[in-house]
Amino acid sequence: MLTTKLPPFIISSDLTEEEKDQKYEELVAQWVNKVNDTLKTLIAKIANENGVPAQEAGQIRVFGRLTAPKKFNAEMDLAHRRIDYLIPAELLYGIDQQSIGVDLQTFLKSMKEFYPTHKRTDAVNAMNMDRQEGDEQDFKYIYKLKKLMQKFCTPIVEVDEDDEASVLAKAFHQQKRAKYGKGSKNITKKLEEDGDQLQKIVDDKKEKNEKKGEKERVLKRKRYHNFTRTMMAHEFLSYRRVDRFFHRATVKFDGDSESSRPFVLLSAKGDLFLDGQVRAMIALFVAIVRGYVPADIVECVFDEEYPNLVPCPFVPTTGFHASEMNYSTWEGRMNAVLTPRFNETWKKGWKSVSIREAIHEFEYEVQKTISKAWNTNGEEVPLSRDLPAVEEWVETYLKPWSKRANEQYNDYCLWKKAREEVMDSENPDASVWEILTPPLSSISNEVPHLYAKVLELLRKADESGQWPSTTAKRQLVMVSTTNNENEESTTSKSLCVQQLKAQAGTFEKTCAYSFKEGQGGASGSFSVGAMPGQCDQPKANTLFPELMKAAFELEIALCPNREPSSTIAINRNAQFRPHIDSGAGAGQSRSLIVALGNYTGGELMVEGAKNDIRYKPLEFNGWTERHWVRPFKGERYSLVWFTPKGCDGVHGIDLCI
Ligand SMILES: O=C(O)CCC(=O)C(=O)O
Ligand SMILES: [Fe+2]
Repeated sequence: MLTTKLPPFIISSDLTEEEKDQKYEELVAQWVNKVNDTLKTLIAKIANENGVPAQEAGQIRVFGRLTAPKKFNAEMDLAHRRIDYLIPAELLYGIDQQSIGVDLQTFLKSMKEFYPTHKRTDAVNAMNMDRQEGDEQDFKYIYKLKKLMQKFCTPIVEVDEDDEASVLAKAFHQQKRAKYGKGSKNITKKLEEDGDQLQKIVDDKKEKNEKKGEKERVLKRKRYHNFTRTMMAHEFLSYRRVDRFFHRATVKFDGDSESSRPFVLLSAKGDLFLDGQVRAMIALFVAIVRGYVPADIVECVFDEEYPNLVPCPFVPTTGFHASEMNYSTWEGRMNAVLTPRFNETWKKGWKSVSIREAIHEFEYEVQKTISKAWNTNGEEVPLSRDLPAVEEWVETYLKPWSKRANEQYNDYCLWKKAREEVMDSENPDASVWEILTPPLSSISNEVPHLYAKVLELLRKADESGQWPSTTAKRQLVMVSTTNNENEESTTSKSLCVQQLKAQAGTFEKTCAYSFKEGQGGASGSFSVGAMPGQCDQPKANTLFPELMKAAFELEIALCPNREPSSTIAINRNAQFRPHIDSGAGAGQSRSLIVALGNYTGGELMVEGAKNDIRYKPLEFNGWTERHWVRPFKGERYSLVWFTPKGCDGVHGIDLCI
């Protein structure tokens, strides 16, 4: 909350309307100045307290005020937003140029300046002018980048009646319009009469369109879970809309001179972006343009069927600055321009030339500050070289990431090829992995001495029929197979369909998979040891005391220097989807994991890196690093030793009898 002292907004009723307006303007101007002063001091103070250098502290500026109705919610009522990043243009110096012998300096010099303006046509004109000047190569290049950027967006496609997901998406959209949109009253009435049937709306609309000879079109959302660290594929929110991803401007801050370094402004438009999403889109784009990963990796990143996570890299936060908010619905209701621009329809709001100019000036000022921030040591760097901050990010972050991403991409190609081969089989999903996973005969059944006792006790626990059921929360992140082959699965296989059904309120779930307790095929997961605070202590402590003791002893034998853990997760034939472990870790917060049994495949993936953990223990941070298990053949047990927050200093071995 920002508070600042100001005289009250009192306007005498004796004034004429014109004088009242003038007085109001004066008061607003005073208010604006005062708020901006307070913001400046406050940001400087916060930056100082956090050790952030002044030029990197960020800026917020207020340009005016408008009274909104109480119901207005700036976050919830947003129609769409634009996010901007300013990056040094050399990040787009790609293999294409290198292959035709253009060096970095020539590339940077050839980049023509164009600015974004409030009138979009200006920007378009600027680009058109460039084209007329006729640098064929340059134009081709920009066009190619544009095509690539489009692949990151959500397309509008014709509704495919055989595709349940797009039919539902259309129905959902129409239902929403029926509630809030144009001509909504009639449709809402109809809905009330007919009941809330999604399919009905689709059918009616389809009939109408067929008469008109038109095809239905629908926005095809995609999953952006690979572009964030905080959302997994199975969570509804990972389905997002990205309307545009584009090159908005090329700017040179030292004038358009020979030695002036160009910066490129990249923008993304959508309704709601996931944490880090745009930074990841830009970083992946850069990695492709620079030729570190193939362009087809975009297909892999968005492939709904591919069960692996493909973590995307992130660009440094340096370039992130302004974004534009669009409240189209509220502009009508408030009779005001809420997104600064030229407009003749609405009476009030951010439409005056002076406000628009002030905003553009501020935008330019901010971008200039950012261009300086990219040049970390402030020294003049010749155009034949990358800025040091760029070089560092590329060498220490982007290239190592690309190495792993290429491995994942190759894996994707193998998977895709195998899938094509088994397309017509009864259960293509399972058959793909049947092909990709080595046969059981390829491994030795020998059990290393250290593990023999634990494995024997695990098998005994399995045979006892008392293997505890998995908690619902854990089941969400496990690939499920139903025990009973004849049992009809109640959930659709497609995450997208699940997502849409839930969104439309057909059933209430926060996640695309649902399980009954004890479902999940032959797989299962439970814990032994200590649980923090009020949680019930694991039943398995008393159910399998011998196994518990042997398992805690195994940790000490495997890692004598590791502080003994308080708790162990014990998994049987569990193929985990990408997840992070729930809760938080205590102390060193690294979990120890190892797998046992006669199986092939089943590697543990950690942030895209493949780890064979069969009788090979591995330490990793399960609370921050996303991890999952690749499909496997055979019998696979895994033990995860960890100490959750609240169990600090507790050693599970001390709880054993
Ligand atoms: O079985 C594995 O390899 C992974 C286990 C895991 O991630 C977990 O128990 O949370
Ligand atoms: Fe885990």
